[in-house]
Amino acid sequence: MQFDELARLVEPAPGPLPEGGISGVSSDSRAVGPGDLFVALPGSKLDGAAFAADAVQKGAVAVLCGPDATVDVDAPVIRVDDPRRALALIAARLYGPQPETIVAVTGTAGKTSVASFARQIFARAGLGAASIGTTGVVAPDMVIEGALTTPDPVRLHTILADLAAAGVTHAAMEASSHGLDQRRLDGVELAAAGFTNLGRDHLDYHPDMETYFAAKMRLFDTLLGAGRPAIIFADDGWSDRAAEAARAAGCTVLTVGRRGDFIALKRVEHERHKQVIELVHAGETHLIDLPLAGDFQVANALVSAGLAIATGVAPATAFGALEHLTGAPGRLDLVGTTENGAVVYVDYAHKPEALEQVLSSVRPFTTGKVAVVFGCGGDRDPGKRPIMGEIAARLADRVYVTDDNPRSEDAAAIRASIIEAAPGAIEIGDRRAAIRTAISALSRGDTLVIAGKGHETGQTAAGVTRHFSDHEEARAALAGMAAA
Ligand SMILES: CC(=O)N[C@H]1[C@@H](OP(=O)(O)OP(=O)(O)OC[C@H]2O[C@@H](n3ccc(=O)[nH]c3=O)[C@H](O)[C@@H]2O)O[C@H](CO)[C@@H](O)[C@@H]1O[C@H](C)C(=O)N[C@@H](C)C(=O)N[C@H](CCC(=O)O)C(=O)O
Ligand SMILES: Nc1ncnc2c1ncn2[C@@H]1O[C@H](COP(=O)(O)OP(=O)(O)OP(=O)(O)O)[C@@H](O)[C@H]1O
Ligand SMILES: N[C@H](CCC[C@H](N)C(=O)O)C(=O)O
Ligand SMILES: [Mg+2]
Repeated sequence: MQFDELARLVEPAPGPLPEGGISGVSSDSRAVGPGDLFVALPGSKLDGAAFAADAVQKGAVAVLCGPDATVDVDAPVIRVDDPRRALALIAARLYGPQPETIVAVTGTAGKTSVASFARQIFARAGLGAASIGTTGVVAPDMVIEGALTTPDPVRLHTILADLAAAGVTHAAMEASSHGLDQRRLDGVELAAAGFTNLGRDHLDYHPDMETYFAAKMRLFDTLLGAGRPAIIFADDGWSDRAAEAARAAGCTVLTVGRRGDFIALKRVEHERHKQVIELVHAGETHLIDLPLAGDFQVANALVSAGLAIATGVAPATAFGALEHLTGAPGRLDLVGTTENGAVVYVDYAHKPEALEQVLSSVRPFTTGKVAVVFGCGGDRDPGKRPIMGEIAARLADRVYVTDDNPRSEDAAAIRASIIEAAPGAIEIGDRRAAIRTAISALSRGDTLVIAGKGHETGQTAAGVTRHFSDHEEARAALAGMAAA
C-alpha cells in the first residue's frame, strides 16, 4: 500500500509522507517484518510507543501512533486521532478481500450460538459458510482454534481473506464488547448485525453498564452502514434501547421474539431435549421442531434466522434449517445420563444472566434435584462472584463451588467470594473432584449442570494452563459409575 493511499484512510490526514509505501502492518513489535508499518497502541498493560524503536530496527518503514505518544525514531511518524481504528482500516485494505456477506452479532450471551446457527443456516442454503468466534473459525474443511472471541484486526483480515479464497461467501462473526471498543471490527464490511441481550459482564473493563452498552452499540452506530438490517431480539430489558440506537444510526431495525415484528414468536412448547416453536414471518405461520434444549436457544435461533433472511436466504430455507441445528460445543451440551436416569450437561454460563437462564431452563424437566458445579474466572470482574453464588443458591438444590480458571488470583479467595452468597454450597476446589462428587451424588430425576468452561480444553492457574475438559471429566465419571 502506498503512503498516499494510507493517508486517505486515517484522520486527521497526515502531512506530506515520503515516496513508497508499506508491505504489512503490525501493532506488535515482535511480529514486525521489513517494510511494515508499526502501529504503536497504548494498551492495558504496556505502551506500544515504547517498542517503536525496536520495530524500526526490525525493518518498520514508518510508525503510526496517537496524538500524544512519545515516539522518537529514525522513520516517518504518522499521528492520528484513533490509532486502533487506523490499524483496523489499514489491515482491512492490506489483507482483504472479505467474504461478500458478513454478519456480526453482539450481546452479553448467545453470540457464539447465534454465529454457529447462522453458519449452519447459510450452509443449508447451499452457501459457502463460516463462523468466527469464541470456539474459533469453523468453515468447510477448516477448523482453527482461536484465542479471542473477536480476533485482532490483522489476524481477522487474514482469516477473512483465507475464507474468501476458500470459497466462503457468507461469514457470521461474534462482536465482543472488547473487540468493538478496541476497534477490532472497524473496516469489516457488514451486511447485517444482530443483538441478543445485555447483562452484567466485563465490568472489570467497562466502567459501568452504560459504557458497556455504548461499546456494544458501536456495532450499529459506527460499523453497520445506514439502511442495513439490524436484527434485535425484542424481549430483553435492553432491547428497546438497542433498537433505538440502531434506528438513530439509520439502520433498518427488524425485531424478533415475542414482541418481535419481523419474526413474531407465538408459542413455545419446551421439551426435555428440544422445543416446538410457532412463529409468524411476513404473514406466514411456521411450526418448527427446534432440536435444542434450553429456553434461551429460542432467542438465539430467532436472531440467527433473522440475520440469514435479512441477507437473502429464503425464509422457508432458514426456518427449515432451524430443525437441523446442532448446538455450539459446550452450550447446554448433553454429556450423558446416569443409569438411574439423571441427566448431565456441560454449559458455558460464566456470567450471572447465563447461569440464571441455564438453571431455569432445566428446572421444568427435573423431577428430582437440580445440581450445579461452577466457579468464577480469576482476573475478571470480581463483582459477579457473589451474584452468581446467589443465583446458584436460589435456583439449584445442590451447589458445588469449584475452580474455573483462577489465572493469577488466589483460587480459595474466589471461591470464598461466591460462597459468601451461597452459604449452603459444598466447596471442592479441584474441579475434577467436584465433577466426580456431583455425578456420584445424582439420583433418579436429577439434573446436573457443569457450568463456566463449556468447550474449553484447558484450566489456567498461576500462569500455567493444563489440559482440562469438563466433557472428558464428566464422561469419565459417568463411565466410572456405570462400571462400579
Ligand atoms: C484487555 C484486552 O482486551 N487486551 C487486548 C489488547 O491488548 P493491549 O493493547 O491491552 O496490550 P498490552 O499488552 O497492554 O500492549 C500494548 C501494545 O504493546 C505492544 N507490544 C507489547 C510487547 C512487545 O514486546 N511489543 C509490542 O509491540 C502490544 O502488541 C500492544 O499493541 O489487544 C491485544 C491485541 O488485539 C489483545 O490480544 C489483548 O487481549 C487480551 C489477551 C485479552 O485477554 N483479552 C480479552 C479480555 C478479550 O479481548 N476478550 C474478549 C471478550 C470475550 C467475551 O466475549 O467474553 C474477546 O473478544 O475475546
Ligand atoms: N440468548 C441467551 N440468553 C441468555 N443466556 C444465554 C443465551 N444464549 C446462551 N446463553 C448462556 O450463555 C452461555 C454462553 O453462550 P454463548 O457462548 O452462545 O454466548 P457468548 O455471548 O458467545 O458468550 P462469551 O461472551 O462467553 O463468548 C450458554 O452456555 C448459556 O448458559
Ligand atoms: N471470554 C471470556 C471467557 C470466560 C470463561 C470462563 N471460563 C473464565 O475463565 O472466566 C473471558 O475471557 O472473560
Ligand atoms: Mg462467545
